[in-house]
Amino acid sequence: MTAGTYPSPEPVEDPEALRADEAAYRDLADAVRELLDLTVRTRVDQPERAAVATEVRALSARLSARAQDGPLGLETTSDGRLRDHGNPMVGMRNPVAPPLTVRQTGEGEAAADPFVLGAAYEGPPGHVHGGIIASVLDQVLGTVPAIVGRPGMTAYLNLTYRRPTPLGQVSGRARVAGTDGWKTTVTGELLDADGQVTVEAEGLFVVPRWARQYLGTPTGDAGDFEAPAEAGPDA
Ligand SMILES: CCCCCCCC/C=C\CCCCCCCC(=O)SCCNC(=O)CCNC(=O)[C@H](O)C(C)(C)COP(=O)(O)OP(=O)(O)OC[C@H]1O[C@@H](n2cnc3c(N)ncnc32)[C@H](O)[C@@H]1OP(=O)(O)O
Repeated sequence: MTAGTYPSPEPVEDPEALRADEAAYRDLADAVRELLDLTVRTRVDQPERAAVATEVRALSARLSARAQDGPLGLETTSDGRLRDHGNPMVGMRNPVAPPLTVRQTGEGEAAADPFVLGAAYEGPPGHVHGGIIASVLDQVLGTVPAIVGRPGMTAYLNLTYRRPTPLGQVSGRARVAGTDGWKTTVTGELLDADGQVTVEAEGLFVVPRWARQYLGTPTGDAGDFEAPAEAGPDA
């Protein structure tokens, strides 16, 4: 286990039960995401907003009846599958996540399927906040080192905002630009609904020294972290 990686407190042996359990988490996050969007956009009158706030607090109290104190970390299921459910970009339990679905699209390549950034992600009027774009691209680019077996932390992420990104449907893509020991350089882009590149990115992802000893441990579907044959300098 790496730091921040914990066995699930609720191991699920039965795949059917696991699917149902995850679907219920996803549905809750979807519902809260809708609430979040409407909280930004609502024009109902003040007493109605106050009444809704009271109801929402009551719902929070129900969820707090059983909640863990800290963050989720990287849980694994009993079959070793990673569950980064809290991640603010892809996490299935996180209503802040748009959410992104990042898939491997080829050798050393990944893409985020088209997804929608609405009113809650607005920066310049009608357009996506630049910091949100950075988060999206960090996630899309950061997936690439993981799929090539070197899951790393972001050492730097350089962005070039070519044109404003309208709110609405966007997508992303990334690929390996170079590798050097435990370091992977990745380039990528954010695209608007017309498929036009709005932002270009280059990032360096480094397997931290503390994590290198764990890379021989397969950890499941977020990338097979088997140590590559030509292991890095400190292997
Ligand atoms: C990896 C853990 C495994 C867990 C499983 C993960 C599953 C992942 C699955 C799916 C991925 C999804 C995607 C996620 C996306 C989001 C990612 C984030 O948000 S990460 C949070 C933000 N980033 C930080 O907080 C980093 C803070 N910085 C650090 O912790 C260190 O500085 C770190 C790890 C980057 C390097 O530290 P050192 O102590 O391990 O190693 P040193 O020796 O300092 O650097 C190693 C090499 O990298 C170069 N380097 C480091 N930083 C550099 C920089 N900024 N520019 C250029 N080179 C740099 C150095 O010069 C050195 O190069 P030379 O080996 O000598 O050739």
